[in-house]
Amino acid sequence: MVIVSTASRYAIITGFVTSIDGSSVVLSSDHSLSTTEKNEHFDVDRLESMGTHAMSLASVASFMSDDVERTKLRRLVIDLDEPHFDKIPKSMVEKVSSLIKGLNKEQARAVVRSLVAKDYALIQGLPGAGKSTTLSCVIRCFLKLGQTVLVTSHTHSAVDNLFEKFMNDVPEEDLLRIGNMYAVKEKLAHLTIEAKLVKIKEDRFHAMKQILNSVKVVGATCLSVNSHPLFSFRRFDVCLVDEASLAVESSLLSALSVCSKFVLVGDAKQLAPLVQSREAKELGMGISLFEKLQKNTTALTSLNSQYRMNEKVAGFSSTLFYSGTLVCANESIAKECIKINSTEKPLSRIYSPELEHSVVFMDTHSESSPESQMSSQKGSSATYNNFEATQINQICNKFVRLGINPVDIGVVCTYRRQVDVIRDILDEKYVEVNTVDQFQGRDKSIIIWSLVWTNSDSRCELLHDERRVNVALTRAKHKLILVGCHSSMQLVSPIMCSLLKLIPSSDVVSIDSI
Ligand SMILES: Nc1ncnc2c1ncn2[C@@H]1O[C@H](COP(=O)(O)OP(=O)(O)OP(=O)(O)O)[C@@H](O)[C@H]1O
Repeated sequence: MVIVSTASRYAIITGFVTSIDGSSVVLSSDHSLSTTEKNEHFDVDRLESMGTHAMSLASVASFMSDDVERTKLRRLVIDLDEPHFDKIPKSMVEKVSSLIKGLNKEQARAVVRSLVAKDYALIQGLPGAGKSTTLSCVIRCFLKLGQTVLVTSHTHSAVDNLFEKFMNDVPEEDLLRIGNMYAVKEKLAHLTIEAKLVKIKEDRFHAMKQILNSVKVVGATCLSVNSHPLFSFRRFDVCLVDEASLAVESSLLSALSVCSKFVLVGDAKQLAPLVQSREAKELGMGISLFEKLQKNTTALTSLNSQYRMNEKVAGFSSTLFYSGTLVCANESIAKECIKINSTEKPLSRIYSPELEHSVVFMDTHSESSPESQMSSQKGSSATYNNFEATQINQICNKFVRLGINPVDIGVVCTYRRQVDVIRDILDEKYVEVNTVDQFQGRDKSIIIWSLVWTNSDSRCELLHDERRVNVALTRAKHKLILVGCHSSMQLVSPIMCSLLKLIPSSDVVSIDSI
């Protein structure tokens, strides 16, 4: 595989060498070189692979090209030039007001700022505050104003989730989902080019060109923008990036380069881009473009009213991470609790349906149960706690006996290995067990957080990570049960210590008492 550049534009195409002789090199590529000058000098570099890193590198190289669009983009994302906004014209208000109607004030403001942005807008969505609801409205408004939209994110599932929110409100012929029919959700498979072409019997090449030229909303992962031919001949009015705080900056550059302006949606207090190299992290690769651009506060609107957690559950994250700004959208969300069928009184606080006891800690440390210690085999990926898993199984069984549907219970694990240990032990197979990272963007009525760690002498990276702690704390709608060793948690990290201070001692339930 090779990558082709000119003196002024890097990484114009990637392709394969099909033949070489003394005077020529023949390449095959799905992108055209027709936009380059005649007799231009081409540099052909060998590319070892087209994996994620190579694609990101190609994206950075192309971003450095000497053209008007990329020069403007570099001023925004490297020099951090202040973005500009227009005033909202009356004609625009008339066109979009019916679409904005169902939104709350913050959401409506975020939509309007996105529409009038000349360069970019940022939407910070606190947990459960309606990021996807807002973004899907932004997309419909742009369409109503006759603009074309590229919808992107770092994973297929994030793009699919957003598409699902608005696809029924947009004519099918205006939508294209880029990606293999089998990589995208079944519900969206009919929007891929493969599926659209199945119906066409004659001159498919012409039909494909027509589809690619006419679609108004295109959904693609940010890395696939590097390799899909559509982006070599079409630009879009706006690029919308969902979960932007999770994407490595370089992976977004190609998508931003083919659009006139962009809207990033995310939350810098939730998970950051996953960067394994410590050196790269120290050099800033773990800082997302979303977080970096927040320096320009004029670009930022924040969605603080959330529709997920009751006031007790939300209060923890609000106090620890958002200086009290994360609030419940209305009174019924604020007061909602689990509903159970029990005549048993008093019920242990673990199972209590009272709002007051929505967040409890089950302390597994016990002199009479030395088996409560975790096990660790070489590195954190193999850290688990069998005793804690057994306790969690009992908690789930009891909730189900009390009338809770198992699909409304989730077990969030600090460690990947603990997910397998709990899944093996669990009697209720419809209880979902997953890592904190897998639960981002999702919720359950009851969340049981398996903390695992019972060691106070060594460092536990995962429980030092404030963003990961925030995600774990904001998945429960009505009841959050932390299961672990209370004394170890007080020492494991400053954030866990601050968290425990918010749980009254009466809501710390000892294993010996149940
Ligand atoms: N303005 C609104 N009025 C009523 N309900 C709303 C409003 N906005 C969002 N919701 C509801 O809040 C819930 C969360 O919305 P949504 O899925 O858009 O949130 P999100 O911010 O994308 O979630 P996450 O934090 O998980 O990423 C949904 O059930 C949605 O219907």
